[in-house]
Amino acid sequence: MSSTEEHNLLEIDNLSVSLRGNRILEDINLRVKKGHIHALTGPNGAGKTTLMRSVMGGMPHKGTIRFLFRESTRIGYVPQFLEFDHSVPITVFDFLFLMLKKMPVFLARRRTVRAEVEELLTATDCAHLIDRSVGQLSGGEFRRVLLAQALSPKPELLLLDEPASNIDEVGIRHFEEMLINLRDEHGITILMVCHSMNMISRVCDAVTAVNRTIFYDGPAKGLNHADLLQQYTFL
Ligand SMILES: Nc1ncnc2c1ncn2[C@@H]1O[C@H](COP(=O)(O)OP(=O)(O)OP(=O)(O)O)[C@@H](O)[C@H]1O
Repeated sequence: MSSTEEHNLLEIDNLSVSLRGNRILEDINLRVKKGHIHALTGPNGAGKTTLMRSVMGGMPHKGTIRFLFRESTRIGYVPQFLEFDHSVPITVFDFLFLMLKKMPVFLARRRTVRAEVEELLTATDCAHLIDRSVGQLSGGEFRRVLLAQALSPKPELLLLDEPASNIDEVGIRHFEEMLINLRDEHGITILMVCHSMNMISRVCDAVTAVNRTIFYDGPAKGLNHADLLQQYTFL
């Protein structure tokens, strides 16, 4: 865990979400501490993405969601899926340029922006992809590029929805180091949906398990995986 002050960055009280008459989330009370990597886990269809979307402000809900940001007000987000037309002839540099500057590439000083883009890609361990065509990236490579995009401007809270889902075992270890680096060196608090109990044990400070309601909320260290997984089927 980082040495940053441990105040709550996000406080959720009595959150409930209904979609098309179905209660997806009920009575969710959650605290995410600044400087933590906090995992959200639970079975498929449990409401994790719905909870992330609620935090992003994109979901009608009951209850309160409070951000206690002290440095910036920015939230970075990398979704679980992103529809992208792979036939569009655009490089990673141009893609990030458009996302970050929101102006045509030919209008800006490319050299200055290139250094900025390189720095972001370095933070997500994929600077070598800068001149590659986005359409030719693998799923895992594309996620790293999306993560780089979510880091500018620097967010106080980073929301990641299953960030490691397309990454191979070696890549996962790099990815975990990158998350720890974002927390410890950049002071970014991370709330991420994660199905891997091993990854949660290795990198997370806290974990909340959800299946419509919360059935575990506590430290990631010492978590009994078998007990937790057993509860998946009983809810
Ligand atoms: N727009 C919607 N309208 C109606 N039902 C929805 C909508 N979005 C999600 N749901 C339903 O809400 C439930 C929770 O979905 P959600 O995507 O939040 O689960 P999840 O925990 O992220 O699942 P997974 O681990 O499979 O990604 C599912 O039963 C899903 O079908």
